Amino acid sequence: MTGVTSPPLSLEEAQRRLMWLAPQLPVEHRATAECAGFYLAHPISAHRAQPAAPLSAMDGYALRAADLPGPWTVVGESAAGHPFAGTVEAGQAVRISTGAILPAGADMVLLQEDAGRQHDTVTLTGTPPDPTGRHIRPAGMDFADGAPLLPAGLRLGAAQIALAIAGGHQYLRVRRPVNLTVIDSGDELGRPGQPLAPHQIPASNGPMLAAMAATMPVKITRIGPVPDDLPSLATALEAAHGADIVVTSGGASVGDHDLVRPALEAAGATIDFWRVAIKPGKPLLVARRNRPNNATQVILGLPGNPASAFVTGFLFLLPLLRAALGAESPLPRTIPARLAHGMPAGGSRTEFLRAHWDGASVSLDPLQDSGALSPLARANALVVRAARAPAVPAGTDVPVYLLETGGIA
Ligand SMILES: Nc1nc2c(c(=O)[nH]1)N[C@H]1C(S)=C(S)[C@@H](COP(=O)(O)OP(=O)(O)OC[C@H]3O[C@@H](n4cnc5c(N)ncnc54)[C@H](O)[C@@H]3O)O[C@H]1N2
Ligand code: MOO
Repeated sequence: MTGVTSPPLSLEEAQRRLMWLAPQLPVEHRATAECAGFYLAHPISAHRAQPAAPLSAMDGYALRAADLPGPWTVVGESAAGHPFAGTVEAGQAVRISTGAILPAGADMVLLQEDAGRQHDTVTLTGTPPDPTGRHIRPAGMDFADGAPLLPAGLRLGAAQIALAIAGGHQYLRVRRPVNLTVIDSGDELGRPGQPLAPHQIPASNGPMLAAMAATMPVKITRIGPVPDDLPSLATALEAAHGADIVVTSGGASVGDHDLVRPALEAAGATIDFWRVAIKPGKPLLVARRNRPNNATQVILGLPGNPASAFVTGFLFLLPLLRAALGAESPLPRTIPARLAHGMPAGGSRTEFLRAHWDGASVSLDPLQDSGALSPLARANALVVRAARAPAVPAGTDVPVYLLETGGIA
């Protein structure tokens, strides 16, 4: 373990260690349409070609380019789902609609806008006609039968689900949802709906962390607020025994009432590391303990200050959940963004400054106190300021995590 006297870890080292600890959840078959937000456990290939036969991309007439400039006799129709059964012969045309199979014998589609029709006769009106093949989607244009479709570790969003379905996959192999327990702890925390005395505040970290995790396939159990005493924390940790991952907030620092670390040790957990050189979020604690089924439970002790809990939730909890779900790239990624104003020099820790990005430039919130929630609620970005970074002028590109996308590019 990184002990109480050890210096805080760097962000990179702490994230590396945590990713290594991520539980490997069992793989299950899940209906593809129910897989949004899951990560593919195995690569998939196409079980069919798309399209399976050449299709028209436009409404018009299927005919033979050699017969240009026409006229043609319409001998039938090919509609989407209703192919033309015959073959297009010299001088013949088949009425065709978008998505319909190009009939045998035809090698071009004359656009409806470039054609005149009188009874069964079609004439060319457009000049010049579009090149042969222009409005035809060849068989296998999107993917050939057997072609690789999606790699393992990829997050399944709307387009990936559509592609898997089109490729003939009714079921996909993904890791099962994570069982996550979220614990609020602190004597000052009121219960939801309870009238609050001035020494009390509503427990907002638990709902916030649950909302962050709820963007992923996670089954969430919430416990607390738990009082700051060892027996109460022991009861809460016992209740959380079945979870894959436990996240606490508060009680992670060095005060007399910061009991998460001793409570974890009393519950038989091994502390992997404590404290990371980041601001906010320094007192982050990572531990693990064995579960009855021999799997390992990972426990994240996040600092109690709301901005600290959010930033460590973003930098550690969400990546841990992604890694457990089988993500190929679980860590968030920054993009460069132009500063709207100058930024002072950094301190001894890497900082994550609440900021707003308007699509052109990024502005830091004037209130950066880690106890404040309003700047967090206004922010859609975190600006990263490296430890001991020099002051920089307006217009400088700085690394930024975009919060709306979870920092996943
Ligand atoms: N002497 C030192 N004091 C502190 C240090 C230090 O190194 N030396 N570190 C500071 C830093 S940095 C942080 S961050 C905080 C973290 O403290 P804890 O994790 O022990 O959190 P608490 O003291 O329990 O609470 C801090 C703050 O957050 C509020 N809180 C806690 N839980 C919740 C919740 N579920 N919902 C909403 N708000 C919550 C709590 O009321 C406090 O205001 O320690 C510094 N101190
Ligand atoms: O590191 Mo603490 O999280 O600043 O307030």
